[in-house]
Amino acid sequence: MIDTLDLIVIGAGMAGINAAKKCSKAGWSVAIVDELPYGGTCALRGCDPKKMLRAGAEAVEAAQRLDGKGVVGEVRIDWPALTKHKESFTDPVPESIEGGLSDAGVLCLRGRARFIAENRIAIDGNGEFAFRHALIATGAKPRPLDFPGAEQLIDSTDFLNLAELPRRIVFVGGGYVSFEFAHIAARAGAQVTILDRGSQQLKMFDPDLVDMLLDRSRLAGIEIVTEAALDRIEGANGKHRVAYQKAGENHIAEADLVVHGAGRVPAIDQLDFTAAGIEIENGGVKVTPWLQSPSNSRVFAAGDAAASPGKPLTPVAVFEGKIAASNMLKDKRTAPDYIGVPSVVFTIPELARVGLLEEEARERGEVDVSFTDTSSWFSQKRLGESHAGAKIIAGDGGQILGAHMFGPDAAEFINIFSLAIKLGLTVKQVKSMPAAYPTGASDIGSMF
Ligand SMILES: Cc1cc2nc3c(=O)[nH]c(=O)nc-3n(C[C@H](O)[C@H](O)[C@H](O)COP(=O)(O)OP(=O)(O)OC[C@H]3O[C@@H](n4cnc5c(N)ncnc54)[C@H](O)[C@@H]3O)c2cc1C
Ligand SMILES: NC(=O)c1ccc[n+]([C@@H]2O[C@H](COP(=O)([O-])OP(=O)(O)OC[C@H]3O[C@@H](n4cnc5c(N)ncnc54)[C@H](O)[C@@H]3O)[C@@H](O)[C@H]2O)c1
Repeated sequence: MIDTLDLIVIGAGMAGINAAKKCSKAGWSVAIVDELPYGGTCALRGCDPKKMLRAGAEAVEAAQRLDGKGVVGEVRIDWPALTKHKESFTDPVPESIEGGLSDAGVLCLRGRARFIAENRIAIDGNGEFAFRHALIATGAKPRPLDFPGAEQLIDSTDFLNLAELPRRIVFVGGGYVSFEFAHIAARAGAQVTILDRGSQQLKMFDPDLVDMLLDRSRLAGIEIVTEAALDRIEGANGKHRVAYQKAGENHIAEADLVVHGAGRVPAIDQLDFTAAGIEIENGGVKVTPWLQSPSNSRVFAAGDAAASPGKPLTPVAVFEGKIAASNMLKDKRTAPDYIGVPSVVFTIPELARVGLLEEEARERGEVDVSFTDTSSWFSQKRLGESHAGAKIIAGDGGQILGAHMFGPDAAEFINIFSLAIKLGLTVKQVKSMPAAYPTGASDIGSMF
């Protein structure tokens, strides 16, 4: 048992790490705890390992696109070797993160944490701690599904750790996880099906560009079944039969692997909020605009676990963690600014957005929308890419309100629009940007 800590952080992911370091550097006594190796979802089970695997898929895709255009010979993925490539990044992460926290003076603990009173916490294997402040940064977990056979699904973490890639893969749900993994698996030679219950997929993104992505995904060999109502999963031991209904008819998709891509929910059910008087909202930790629990003022929340207006994305977890820390340290009420946070679906090519959707912008008043099919432009022709597009939305005075892109490098140049929206730039100002030529960004001026 140690004296009362100034801050205990639950969860060593992006939100928790940033907050713990900031408060410790300011002179507070800080402990952080995680039940898993340090690093959280993004570095160990999400963004980074996914993009390491995607590098192999990009190489295959590039060779296939230029087949007959000067590139000859089959390029294929060696899955176990690609997995080692991924591990060359992920394996050193926990030690490096823990080292950085210890160097900053943070006490690093391992175990599952739960509240036992308004100002006390118990950590498996570590005893009990009293705190002046606690930050809940426990992230999210796959949404529990209750159809018969749901226990046969593997989750995104299991997928990223597969030793071998099975031949026939069904993804349940048509969101970020399914599209990104489906694009990798298809380039690795798997026969891939996405079953989504909705009529429109990836609702966070521009529907015209999502249509392009669906077309492009089918061209890559991915079968996409929309409005599929899942009944059950039968079978076992790598031989599954996924039963679903579409338009009143029964269907079966045979698979060697079925993957959960049907959403994630805040990981807070183990924390015993009743003991600490912490309220829940929309499945996450209820917070004020400045990320404090309204029912227990010692407690703050950030990242995927918080029911804040921020989307469950890494950049949001990072800045919410920092702002929660600053509000605790200075006893302030600063609300995060969520404007200009971009989001990308890392398919090949990728789909990106920042700012308002066309529908949201139109609801607010007069807007100018430029939608361009850029598939015939030099940037795509050079790569042999058949699908690309952009939609830029400007307000009455020319101020950029939203930018939506599908195509090679969309994930990189959406950041330019993020800055433009954050700084309140107009179309005229962005068009005046001199861009190196020939780069993807040099196309931006022609997208308006
Ligand atoms: C497959 C996948 C790909 C993704 N790709 C992207 C991407 O490309 N770009 C992007 O912006 N976002 C991406 N995301 C989302 C992003 O990873 C998350 O938004 C971000 O990691 C959330 O950070 P966090 O700090 O809130 O939580 P996390 O990083 O999830 O950290 C929470 C930590 O808390 C620990 N914990 C939970 N409960 C307890 C407990 N009771 N006691 C002790 N420890 C506990 C967990 O073990 C975990 O390590 C992806 C997510 C997934 C699943
Ligand atoms: N590139 C990125 O930034 C990235 C990548 C992966 C995950 N993430 C984060 O993780 C979160 C979760 O991602 P996700 O892909 O699991 O969820 P998602 O919320 O993006 O999509 C889930 C999809 O599954 C469908 N669905 C739900 N239940 C279903 C069922 N029973 N049968 C068929 N379809 C069903 C939904 O209609 C929806 O289309 C995202 O919201 C995102 O914030 C981000």
